[in-house]
Amino acid sequence: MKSKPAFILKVSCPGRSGIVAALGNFLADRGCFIKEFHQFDDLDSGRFFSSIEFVFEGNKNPSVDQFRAAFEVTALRFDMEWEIRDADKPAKVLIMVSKYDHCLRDLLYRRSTGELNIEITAVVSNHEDLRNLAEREGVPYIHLPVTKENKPEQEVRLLEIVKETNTELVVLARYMQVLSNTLCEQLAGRCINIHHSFLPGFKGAKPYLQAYERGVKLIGATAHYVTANLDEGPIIDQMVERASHSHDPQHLTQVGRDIEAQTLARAVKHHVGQRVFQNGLRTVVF
Ligand SMILES: Nc1nc2c(c(=O)[nH]1)N[C@@H](CN(C=O)c1ccc(C(=O)N[C@@H](CCC(=O)O)C(=O)O)cc1)CN2
Repeated sequence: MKSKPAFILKVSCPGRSGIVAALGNFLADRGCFIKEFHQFDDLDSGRFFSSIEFVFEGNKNPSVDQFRAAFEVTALRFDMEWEIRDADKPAKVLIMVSKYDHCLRDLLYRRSTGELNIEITAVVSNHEDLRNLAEREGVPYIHLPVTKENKPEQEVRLLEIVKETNTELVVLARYMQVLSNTLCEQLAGRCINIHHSFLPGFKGAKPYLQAYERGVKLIGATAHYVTANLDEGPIIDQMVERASHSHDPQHLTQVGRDIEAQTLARAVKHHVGQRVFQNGLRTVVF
């Protein structure tokens, strides 16, 4: 029997008693079956966060718009920021790359297996190197070379592409150019970067060399939302791997590839699954 369409209600609001009951009652009163109900009350920031996956039971199948209209009352009562999304609808994701291919390959593969429920709207790069990789997977490739002089116009063109393709999330899959403050503001909360170190250690373009010179015994990767402050955005996910005195920077780079790809894919999966919230300079990840 064809499974009923599932929806995800994502909510954040000032924390207070009665929110969970209100959400539960709202869904129950409309014949919804709750598959997953995640919630967290951050006493420090005073904010409440919840992500709820549900289906409509019986032969009731109100449209999402009807549901949204009905939920507005509860949302206003608790001053909620909220959105409802069809859980099965692929998220529209634009991937940015430079010359390193490992994170792009991994995202393309996880999309092809269905593990990542995404539609890749385009691959945008400041180099031509990865065109074949994208095009043979049927993904449009857009070459936007960046120089100090043309960076502003190229960033305007990127925003046009994001708009034209209805892109919901931009993923920096080892894109090695620093985005301007303006672009970061335009993409706030919908741009994820993979940094090739265990932040806050070893920021910048050459973390593996820094790790080698410092002689660390663990190296890592960090997926974070992109902000104007380089490598300072709210962290979504991290992984580490052991390092040894015998690892030169090249070997550390090799060890790092796998954890970069895995960490980025996990962060993208959490984000498009409506399970990540920005909470000041931190995140809540269900
Ligand atoms: N506004 C932001 N832009 C970007 C971020 C970010 O956190 N905020 N992350 C980077 C990725 N990155 C590290 O993860 C990184 C990339 C590039 C550089 C850098 O210094 N680039 C040089 C040029 C290097 C080159 O051309 O190879 C530069 O832009 O002058 C530092 C960190 C993506 N963008």
